Amino acid sequence: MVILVLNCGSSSIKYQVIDMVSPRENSLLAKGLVERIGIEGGIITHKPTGKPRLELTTDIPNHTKGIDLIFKAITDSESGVIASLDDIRAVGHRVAHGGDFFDRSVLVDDEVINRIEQLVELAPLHNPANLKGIYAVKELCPAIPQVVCFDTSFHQSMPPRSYIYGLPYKYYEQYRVRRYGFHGTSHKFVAQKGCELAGLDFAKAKVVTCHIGNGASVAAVDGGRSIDTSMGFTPVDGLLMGTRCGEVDPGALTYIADKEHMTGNEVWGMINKQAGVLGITGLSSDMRDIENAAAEGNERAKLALDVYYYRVKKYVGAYAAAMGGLDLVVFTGGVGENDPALREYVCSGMEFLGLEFDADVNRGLRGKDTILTKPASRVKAALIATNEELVIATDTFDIVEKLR
Ligand SMILES: Nc1ncnc2c1ncn2[C@@H]1O[C@H](COP(=O)(O)OP(=O)(O)O)[C@@H](O)[C@H]1O
Ligand SMILES: CC(=O)OP(=O)(O)O
Ligand SMILES: [Mg+2]
Repeated sequence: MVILVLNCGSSSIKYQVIDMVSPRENSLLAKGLVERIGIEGGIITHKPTGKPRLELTTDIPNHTKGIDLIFKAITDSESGVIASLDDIRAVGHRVAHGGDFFDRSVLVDDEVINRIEQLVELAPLHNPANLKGIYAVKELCPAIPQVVCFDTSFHQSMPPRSYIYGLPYKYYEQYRVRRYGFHGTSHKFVAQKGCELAGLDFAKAKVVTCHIGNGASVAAVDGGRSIDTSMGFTPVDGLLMGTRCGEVDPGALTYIADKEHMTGNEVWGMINKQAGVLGITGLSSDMRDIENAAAEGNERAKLALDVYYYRVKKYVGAYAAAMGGLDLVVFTGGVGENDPALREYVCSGMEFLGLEFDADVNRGLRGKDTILTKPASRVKAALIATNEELVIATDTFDIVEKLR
C-alpha cells in the first residue's frame, strides 16, 4: 500500500512516499521538501530512493501549488516512484493541535476538519498550514482517503496534575484551557526506539525525551505513556525556541502589554514570532547561526545558547523527579540530532542521577542512532533520529486497512 505523508508547515512541506506491506515491513520510496511557499524563490527538492534526485526552483504561491509539484515529482518519468496518482492508497497528515478531541489518529471527514478549524487560534503557526494540505489534497485528488495524526494525541494520557493550570477552573470548563503538549508522535517514536537501542522494556522504562528542533519540547514518558511535557495550551510554552519564548512569568507579559499599549493579539504575535533565540540575539532563529555567532564571540548569542541549553537540562531533572526515577534520556529533532554541544551540556554533571556521559562518542556525532553514555552508566542517554512521517504512515495504514 503506497502512502503519501505530508507534514505541512507555514512555509514548507516535508513529504515521504512509503510503501507499507505491514506496519513492520515498509520501504521508503521517496522523501522531499518544498520550501519558501508564498515568498519568492520557491523550491522543491525530491529525493527518490535509488533514482536521480530532482530540484526545481519556481514560484510556489500556496500549498495547493506545492502539493501539485510533489504530485508531479513523484510521478515524474525519471525521478518518479509511482506510475500515477491512482497508486496512492491514502494520504497521512501531521496536524499539530487536536485539543482534547482526539487521543488517536483518525480518518478525515467534515466533522474532523471542523474540529481542526476550531483549534486554529491555539496553534496559529501550525494548524492553518496543516489544513491547507488537507484542502489541497481534497481539491487535487478528492477520492483519496486522508488520515490525520495529531501532535497532541500521545499526551492525552497525562494526569490532571500535569495539565490543569492554576487559573479559575471555569476557564478549563468553558474554553478547555489546559496543557495539551505537542510533538507527541516524535516523543513516542524516539522513546520506543531509544528503549530498543538501550535494551530497556518500553512498557516499564522511565524516559525523558528531548525533541529539540525549531519548535522544541521535553516529555516524561513513564511505562510507554506521556505523563508530562513542557509545551502547554499552545506550542509557545516551555523551552526557549527559534522564535517562541517558552516559559515566562505571565505577569511579565501583562506588564509589557500595559507599558507598550499592546493588544492580546500583539503580545501573542510577539511571543510566537519575535521571541526565542531570535528575540534575545536579534540575529536569527536558526541555531546554526546562533552557534556561529557565539563562536565568534557575540555575547548575546552566548547568552541565548546558555538559556536554551539550561532549560533543557532543568526539565530532565524535573521529569526524573516526577517519574521517581530515570532510565533513559533521548535527544532528537534538528538541534537534538545535530548539535553535540547541546547534548554535552544537558548530560554533563549528571553522575548524581547515575548518568555517565561519554563525551568522546558524542563529539562530532550527527543524526545517527547512538548510545551516548559509558557502558557502566546506570542511566542511559541516546541520540535517536526522529521519523514522524513513518509513524504517520503506520497509523494511516492501520486506519485505511480497516476500510477495506
Ligand atoms: N548542525 C546543526 N547544529 C545546530 N543546529 C542545527 C544543525 N542542523 C540543523 N539545526 C537546527 O535544527 C533546527 C530545525 O530543526 P527541525 O527539527 O527540522 O525543525 P522543525 O521541524 O520544527 O521545523 C534549526 O534551528 C536548525 O538550525
Ligand atoms: C508543535 C510544534 O512546535 O511544531 P514544530 O516543531 O514543527 O514547530
Ligand atoms: Mg518538527
